[in-house]
Amino acid sequence: MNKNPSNTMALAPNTSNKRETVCIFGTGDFGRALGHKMIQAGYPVVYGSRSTQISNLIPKDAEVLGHAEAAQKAAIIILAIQRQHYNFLTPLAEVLRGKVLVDISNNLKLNQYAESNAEHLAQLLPGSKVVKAFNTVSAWALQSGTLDASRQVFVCGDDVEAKQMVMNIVRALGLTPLDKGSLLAAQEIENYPLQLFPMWRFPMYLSLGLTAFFFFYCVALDIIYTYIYEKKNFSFFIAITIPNRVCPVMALILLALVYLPGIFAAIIQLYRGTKYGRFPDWLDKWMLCRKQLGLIALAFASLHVVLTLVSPRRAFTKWKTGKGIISQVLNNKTEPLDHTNAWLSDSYLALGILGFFLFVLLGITSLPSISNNVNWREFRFVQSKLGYLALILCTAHTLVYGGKWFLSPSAYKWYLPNIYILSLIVPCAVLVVKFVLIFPCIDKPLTQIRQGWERNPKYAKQTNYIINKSAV
Ligand SMILES: NC(=O)C1=CN([C@@H]2O[C@H](COP(=O)(O)OP(=O)(O)OC[C@H]3O[C@@H](n4cnc5c(N)ncnc54)[C@H](OP(=O)(O)O)[C@@H]3O)[C@@H](O)[C@H]2O)C=CC1
Ligand SMILES: [Fe+3]
Repeated sequence: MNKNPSNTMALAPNTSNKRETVCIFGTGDFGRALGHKMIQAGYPVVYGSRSTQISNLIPKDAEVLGHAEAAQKAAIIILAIQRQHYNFLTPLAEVLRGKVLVDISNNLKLNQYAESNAEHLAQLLPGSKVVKAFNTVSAWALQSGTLDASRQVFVCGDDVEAKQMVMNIVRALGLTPLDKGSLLAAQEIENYPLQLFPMWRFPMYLSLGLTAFFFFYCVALDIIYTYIYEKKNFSFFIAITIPNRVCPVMALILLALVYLPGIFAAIIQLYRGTKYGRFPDWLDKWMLCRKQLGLIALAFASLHVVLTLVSPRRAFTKWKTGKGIISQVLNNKTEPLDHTNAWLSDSYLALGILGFFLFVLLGITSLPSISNNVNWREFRFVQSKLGYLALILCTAHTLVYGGKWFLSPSAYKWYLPNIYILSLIVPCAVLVVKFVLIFPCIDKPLTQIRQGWERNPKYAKQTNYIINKSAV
């Protein structure tokens, strides 16, 4: 029921060039910043405030009125007020009936209240149409115009028309709305600004943990062991030699970890005989942060490249080369070129360069500006086919580099294998399962499952899919 006829008029689509008036409750930091931006975009702005005195901080073209008066002037009311003050809106329920209320509020803690702020508002004012938006944009960024990092505005709400009106405003302000669905999504949107790089957390902790492990592993085997058994002090290895072992190892393992969850997923789908079942939580989370794992792997690979390129400038390298020349001079013997060695060293460098090139290509195509411009088949081709090729090349690079002494006793100290041997376990396992098991043997049934051909009668019943036994 709409008691206020002007509401219906204001809610009708605006076909003229003139923008409709927007009301903002609250003249605090966010209210002022948003009002400022709206006036720039051509919206008449009217503030609803407890005090109608105009301070010089308020945008000068805006009007400031009491809450009820201000609300009557607009179909959309943006609440730039903290949730704990929402109770003052209850007496205004009649004025706000049928209007679009935009909840922009954030909390101080994750899941601070049982229901999201927007749902709380909708319960307080059931006659209004609540839309959640703008909470991920900062007042400072709005005012200073430095919105490069966060142009995206998450929007959700139960009323499609109201949501559309808010999304139009978002677009008019030069921002990009992202429809997150019904008001049920508000909790997630409210938690978003409280999380620091949510998708990066697991990949970051994992890489930090693995890096620390491999670093101390190398310190123990390359510095402490040599010091104890050979009485040689190689402590300067900490600066470049060891990082240049840890970085390629990390790049290789993390790249393999990007493809490992896909293998688990394939095994689970094959085992269940359907794709209509949820993956376990850990696998779901792992699948979601593959891009971040890949980007961290790329960072390690880039560091490995730089650390390798500085090698000729190192005193240790110069000393080793000089020592070789002097020993040849002293023995009056010129060593012939070892062709096997020449082949090996050129091959591992070539494999490394190619692998790194593909790695960079994977990184570039994962950037939103690029991935938005390719269709999903192209994206899958690059991320899956070229990704596996990069993994093969990088694994081959490590194998050719270290393979010749993997079997020699010098690769094992204190019965522990060399770090390169360790680094090959996961990538080799991924490649073997993928190319020996999945690819030649079970790719066909797997593809059929992924296209919705049911092999499991239980799920087939649920999803109304026809079991096509003859095809499997
Ligand atoms: N600041 C930011 O960068 C961002 C803020 N937000 C959200 O925006 C909302 C406002 O934040 P911000 O502007 O920084 O906060 P401020 O404290 O600067 O402003 C809040 C405003 O709310 C009004 N208000 C305060 N108490 C009451 C009350 N008891 N009854 C009615 N109105 C009251 C006041 O307006 P008046 O005096 O005019 O009545 C006050 O200026 C918060 O929910 C916040 O989470 C969201 C994203 C970013
Ligand atoms: Fe290398």
